Formats: sequence, structure tokens, C-alpha cells
Amino acid sequence: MIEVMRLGHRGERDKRISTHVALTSRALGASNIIFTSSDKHVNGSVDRITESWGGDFKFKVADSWKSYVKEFKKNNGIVAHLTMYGENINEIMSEIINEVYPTGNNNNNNNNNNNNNNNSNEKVPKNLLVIIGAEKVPREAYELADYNISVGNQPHSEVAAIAIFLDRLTMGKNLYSEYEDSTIKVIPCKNGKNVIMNDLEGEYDDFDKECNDENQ
Ligand SMILES: C[S@@+](CC[C@H](N)C(=O)[O-])C[C@H]1O[C@@H](n2cnc3c(N)ncnc32)[C@H](O)[C@@H]1O
Repeated sequence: MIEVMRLGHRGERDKRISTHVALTSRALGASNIIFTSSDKHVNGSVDRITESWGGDFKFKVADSWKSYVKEFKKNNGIVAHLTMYGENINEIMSEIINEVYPTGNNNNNNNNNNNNNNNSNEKVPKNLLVIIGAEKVPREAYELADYNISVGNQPHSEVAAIAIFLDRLTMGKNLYSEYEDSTIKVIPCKNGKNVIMNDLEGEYDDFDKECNDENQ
């Protein structure tokens, strides 16, 4: 299971970009996003998307980010902190993939509740917590993280950083994600839109079809 922690979210100021961090995390295979304070706007956006597009991605709040990270590590999880000051993703990603997926099975992670436990040496995927900052990230986050990873050493965006990291981790496979319980589904087409709606009895109907794709 992949979790994303948004550290230092500043309410009104960050609400749009934090929503994008959450939705990007969901789209690219995370199971939940953890904030360090509640935010109705982000929480509502996440819930609305999940309701229509399916899956069980959750918005969570941790009372203490430090305790959450320590507990996560105690339960044998791996913590990766994305920061432009870290080791370059190009150099370190294969080590992380080998550690998180000792079986080599780094495919679609959605809804995978991995069974990590303290004493196990079994080759099961490990839980991964990805920390992404908003305001200045405290020194302790760098120290607690198993990996401090840069997506290049230029400053850019938390949304870009989480997208590239999760995509590299799962080698593009989450770009095919779809959920059985979605009420809306997109059929890729070359030019235009092809959207179908689920009637909640498992049948999908054409909803918005302006697709000029010879194959459809
Ligand atoms: C816009 S930055 C703000 C950073 C903040 N001013 C600081 O000094 O920590 C927000 C977050 O985006 C992520 N980020 C930005 N550029 C990155 C990069 N090149 N590599 C990895 N993460 C990056 C980091 O997680 C960072 O905490």
C-alpha cells in the first residue's frame, strides 16, 4: 500500500495545489493522503472524485506527523521524502523498487493492503509512505526518512514531484487504473470524448460521445 503525507499544508493558501497533490496521488496508485490538519475543501474534493470515479482512496488527518511516521517505520514500512536536496531519482529508484517490491511485482497497487509485520522476512511488498512538503519541511523529516529523493535538483512543484515519483515506482502501470465501482468511465479515443455512465446495476451507457476514433 502506498500512502502520501502532505506535510505543512497551509489551509486557504494551499487548498488548490494540495487538492492536486491528493488527486494525483490517487490517480497514480496511492491508497490515501494524510494531512497534518483537517481541510474541508480538499477532503470534499477527494470524496467527490472517489464517489464518481471509484476506488476507496481516503483523506486522513494525523494528529502528529512525527508519531505517524515513527509508527509506520515500526511496522516495517519504508518512508521516502521528496525534496530537491535529496539523491537523484535516476540513481536511487531501482534500490527503492527492490526494497518495496522484493518480488519484483511493482504493478497496480490500488487497494493492496500489504500485510507488513515486524518479524516477517517474507518477500511481500512493503508499505510505502511518501512525504511531500508544502512549507519548509522540518529537519526531522529528512532524518526520519529512509530515502530523501530529488526529482532533479531544481525547485519545481509538489504535483510534478509526486507524479514522477509514483509513475517511476509503478513503471506507468497505474495509468491504466479504473475501478469497478465507478459511475463514470472514460474510453480513450483519438480525437474527442467518449464517456460512459454506470447505471449502478453494472451497465454502462454512452454519456458523452463525440469520439472520432475509427476503432470505436
Ligand atoms: C514548492 S516546494 C516548497 C519547498 C519549501 N520551500 C522548502 O524549502 O522545503 C513543495 C514541495 O515540492 C516538492 N519538490 C519540489 N521540487 C522538488 C524536486 N526537485 N524534487 C523533489 N521534490 C520536489 C518537495 O516535496 C517540496 O517540499
